[in-house]
Amino acid sequence: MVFNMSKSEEEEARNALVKFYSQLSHSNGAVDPSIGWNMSSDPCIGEWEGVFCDSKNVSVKKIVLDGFSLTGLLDAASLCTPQSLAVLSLQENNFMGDISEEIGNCKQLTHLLLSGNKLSGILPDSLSNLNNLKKFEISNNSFSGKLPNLARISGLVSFLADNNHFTGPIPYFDFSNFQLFNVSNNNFSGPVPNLKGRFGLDSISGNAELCGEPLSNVCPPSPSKKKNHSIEHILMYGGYILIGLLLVIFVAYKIVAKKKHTGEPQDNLDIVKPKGVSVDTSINQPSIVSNEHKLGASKTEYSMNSAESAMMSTSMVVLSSPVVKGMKFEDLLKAPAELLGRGKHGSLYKIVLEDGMPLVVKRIKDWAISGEDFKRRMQKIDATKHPGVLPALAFYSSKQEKLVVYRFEQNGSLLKLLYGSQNGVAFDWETRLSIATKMAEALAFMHKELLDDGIAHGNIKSSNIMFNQNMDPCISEYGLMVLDNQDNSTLVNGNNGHKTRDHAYSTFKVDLYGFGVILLELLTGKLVDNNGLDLAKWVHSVVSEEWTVEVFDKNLVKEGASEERMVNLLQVALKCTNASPEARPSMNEVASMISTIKEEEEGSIVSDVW
Ligand SMILES: Nc1ncnc2c1ncn2[C@@H]1O[C@H](COP(=O)(O)OP(=O)(O)OP(=O)(O)O)[C@@H](O)[C@H]1O
Repeated sequence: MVFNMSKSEEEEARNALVKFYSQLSHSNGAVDPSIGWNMSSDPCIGEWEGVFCDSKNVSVKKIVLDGFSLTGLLDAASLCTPQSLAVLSLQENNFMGDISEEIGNCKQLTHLLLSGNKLSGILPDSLSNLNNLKKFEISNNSFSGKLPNLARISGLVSFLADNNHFTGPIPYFDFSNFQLFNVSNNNFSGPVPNLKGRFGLDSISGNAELCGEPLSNVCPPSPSKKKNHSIEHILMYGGYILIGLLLVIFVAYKIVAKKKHTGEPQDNLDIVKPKGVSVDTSINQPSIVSNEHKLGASKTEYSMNSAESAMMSTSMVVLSSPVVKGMKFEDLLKAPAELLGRGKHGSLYKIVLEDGMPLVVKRIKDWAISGEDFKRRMQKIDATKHPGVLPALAFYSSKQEKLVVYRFEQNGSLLKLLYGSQNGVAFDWETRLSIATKMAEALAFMHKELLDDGIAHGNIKSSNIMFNQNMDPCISEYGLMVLDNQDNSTLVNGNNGHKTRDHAYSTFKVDLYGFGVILLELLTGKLVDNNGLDLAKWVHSVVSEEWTVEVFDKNLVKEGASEERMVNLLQVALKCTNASPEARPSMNEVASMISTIKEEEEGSIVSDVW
């Protein structure tokens, strides 16, 4: 994330770059002083060769030192200190050693071009966190080992890694958007990915252990299938044995209980029948004993008795995430909980598990959805993974309430960041555009995948955009809000009383509205009121008076952000917040409009160099 740099940060960035350069030598001997990289000048104003800055000459955007005959280590820790760096091009030099984990600090990197050096070692996993990366080129080096999961970088369009010593499988890139791809002359193995007809055999040749179409090598049958099969059998028979045992224990228990309490009403026994949540007695509900209503108290605790505990562990569903592998519902209930907020439809608690892991639990009350439908819904959402969407880790359902567990994101929400900007900690145009682009892509993906199931987000707003540990934005609480008629008529004009299908459709259009409001917040630096109407109304009225420029955040104007691109983004926001839901575009259209604006922005940066 690029916040406007303070003086000390500028100094730190300059120190780091000088350090990086001082460790190098020219092929003719020491570093070349004429290149101008020294502490007595400024990288942006002092004409450091190969360094390019933003339009205000404040932050370093590009370092291009191709063919400078430089020898030495690629000190990523120093190079990535100016976190604004978008282009790093050190091709055709004599850089040695490996790329260290710190390359992951170069969050804004769009171009990492290192072909034609003497680099070696295994690529660090942190490379796969460079979500802005478009071009990654490392041909003609001596890298080895398996590639990190580069396929998760959705915007990657160029990957050149030919003439190295890589092993293992080729990642499953989405080749439909790729412009350049070459991994020839390595030691890759396993099946050839579907190149979507975009690249020929020459892009994969020289890897003797690759197999499958279009190569003549046929892939051997996968042993994992066989293994899975036997695991399935073990699980199945294990399950039968377990059920049998439970039945025996249950029958024995009933016989003993009957003997002990002859004459006691049968109802009491029903309470401990393992019917889970379907038994509608108060003892089957997770009682969250809260003292939040007490003056000044912000802590809450969950409590339960042993019968509840037994039933809850069976009704808790832990999803596929390895983060909470083996977590039991009791672990949640035991943990002290702190109320983080209470919205119209539920409350959010922070809890800390015994091993110190912080989680949040969303508690939704009185949601008229059956346990089965809720389960199906949560599983559908879980199966639709996107790096820009915070996955649920587990969920629980009873008649009165639903609980959903997420990772605790300590870097806070977009709302907090916007508040921060009002307190003087501004964040720049490029960062805001990048947040808008990533959120639009994530939401468009979710809408596309979940359209048929009618599962929209339902409550898109800046407090539901969280920043993960890499400061990448991600949408939280996807699909936890099904609008009631009142919400619907507030946000979706003219759509009262429509039937279920229309209702689902409207929820998608409500997401568009919510997303449009977020764009307005990013552009104006102003916050919406609770129902999100005022900001949109205000912007629409100012624009209709042809005072468009007046709406923009003064910090963006001061920074010299492109007015043309801000106006373009404002047009998108206005389309999304159109009072008529039918007139709002689809999320897919929005994502492509914003991506065009982002490309224009990047084009303006890169065109300074090439
Ligand atoms: N996974 C998370 N980690 C850390 N903080 C979170 C997480 N999810 C939400 N929060 C923050 O906790 C606070 C309370 O969240 P909550 O969802 O109750 O608020 P809300 O978004 O205003 O309400 P609602 O979503 O019910 O309309 C918000 O400031 C939100 O940004």
